[in-house]
Amino acid sequence: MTKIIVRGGQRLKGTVRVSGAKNAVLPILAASLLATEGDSVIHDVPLLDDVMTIQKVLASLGAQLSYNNETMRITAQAITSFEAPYELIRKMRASFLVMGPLLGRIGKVRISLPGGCAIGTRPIDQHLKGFEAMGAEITLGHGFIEASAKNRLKGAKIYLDVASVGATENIMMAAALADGTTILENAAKEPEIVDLANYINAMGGKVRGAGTGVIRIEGVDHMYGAVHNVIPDRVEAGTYMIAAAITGGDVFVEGAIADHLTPVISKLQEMGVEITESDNGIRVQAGPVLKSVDVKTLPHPGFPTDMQSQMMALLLVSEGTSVVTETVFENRFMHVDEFQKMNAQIKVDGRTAIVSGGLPLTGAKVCATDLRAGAALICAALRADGETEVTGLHHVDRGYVDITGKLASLGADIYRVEMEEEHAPEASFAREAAPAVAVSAVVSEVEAAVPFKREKEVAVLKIQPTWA
Ligand SMILES: CC(=O)N[C@H]1[C@@H](OP(=O)(O)OP(=O)(O)OC[C@H]2O[C@@H](n3ccc(=O)[nH]c3=O)[C@H](O)[C@@H]2O)O[C@H](CO)[C@@H](O)[C@@H]1O
Ligand SMILES: C=C(OP(=O)(O)O)C(=O)O
Repeated sequence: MTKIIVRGGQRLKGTVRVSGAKNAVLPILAASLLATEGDSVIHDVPLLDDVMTIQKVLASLGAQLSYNNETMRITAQAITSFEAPYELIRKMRASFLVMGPLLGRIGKVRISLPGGCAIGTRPIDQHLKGFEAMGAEITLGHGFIEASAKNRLKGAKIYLDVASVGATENIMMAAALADGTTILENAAKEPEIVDLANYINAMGGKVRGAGTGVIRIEGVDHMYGAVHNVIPDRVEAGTYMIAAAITGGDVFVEGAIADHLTPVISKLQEMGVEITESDNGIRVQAGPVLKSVDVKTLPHPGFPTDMQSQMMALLLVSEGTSVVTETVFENRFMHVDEFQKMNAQIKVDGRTAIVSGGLPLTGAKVCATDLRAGAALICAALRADGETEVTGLHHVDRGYVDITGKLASLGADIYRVEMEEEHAPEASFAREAAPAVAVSAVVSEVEAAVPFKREKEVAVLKIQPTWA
């Protein structure tokens, strides 16, 4: 069984570099499908399982991709399939983001209902509502969605009932190649939406207002490949800020953008953590005593749900009682049972958790129930007495580049144990402190799994838009 072993008690010190944002790079790679000419070159692409998954999805649709040294090159001139493979879509919710670009570009798509972290029911009604408003016909059955547009999608006025990140992204991408202007109201405002809009605009698209509640997308006839740098991962940055604070450490989180982390910074300051913002990162200095605070998750610019479990780990070691309210997902307290194995006292009532802080955490065998829960358990383990063994690492590998290597470089007593028998093809590559050679090994493994269509073949198989 693959596991991370942590012996708590080390005070973290030093500098940790933040990787490119998972939640920005996934829609950006999906948006590359919109380019009918030219290559896209995306820099700061983190080596994550989710990135490998979207890479396979794009390759299965006809895109040609190569990855080296955190740069992904994508050619999507020929789309050769409109069907996204079930095996890939079920693994990761963000793979559903190919629906918008495919509908916008070729007017046809067949895709299974998406998978992803088990943190709630996670419907996709708002995505579909947007596509239908733009003229797509949608049918659902046997776990699949089929959508087609007889004519090019038409710009529309769309009001989202919930400010969904994924729906905002999917609709933005579909609308980029639509006929006319789409006005998206109650849009999500996350920094990843802005990053996607910047990339779409660099590709020749016309998106205005990203980062506000109303986004205007003027459809264009053609889009082309573009060069883009992905924003730093604010959730990864926030996780290292918590890791620093929970150990009473002094850590510079290099690359972290303070504007993207305002609610996390504010809560840490309320707890008594010293935060110094600078142009190239954030310094976190913490003393041994922290004050309890209440936390309520909300869409951006509120406190991010993706930081809720890590913040709960920190509240466990602060003085007093804290109330954590999760308003974004209805089932995102699965980490509570695991924390309790480490001597935590938490009571959950619906979407509220009452955290009694100040009790000593003790090492235990725990399992990551989702991506951020895994990171939170590692944070708690850094402070706990004795040894903690964290399993369920396939979740953590979806979203953190070399978490053990990065924490070890800050002085944590942490290592990863890879067991031979669990090495399924997709999880087999050496992720921790992967040298350049391992990166190319990963890429060739992906290429072997998804053979690229060569140019000649592409010319034969190329799918024309439904209205061509
Ligand atoms: C790859 C990615 O970027 N993932 C992030 C994205 O997920 P994701 O895009 O899936 O999250 P959404 O913003 O869509 O979900 C927010 C809420 O809206 C609801 N909803 C969503 C769509 C829909 O059609 N109908 C509906 O009711 C969801 O059930 C949830 O309660 O934003 C979440 C909220 O910040 C983050 O936790 C995820 O890390
Ligand atoms: C919930 C997350 O990811 P996803 O939406 O891909 O499941 C996350 O990044 O914390």
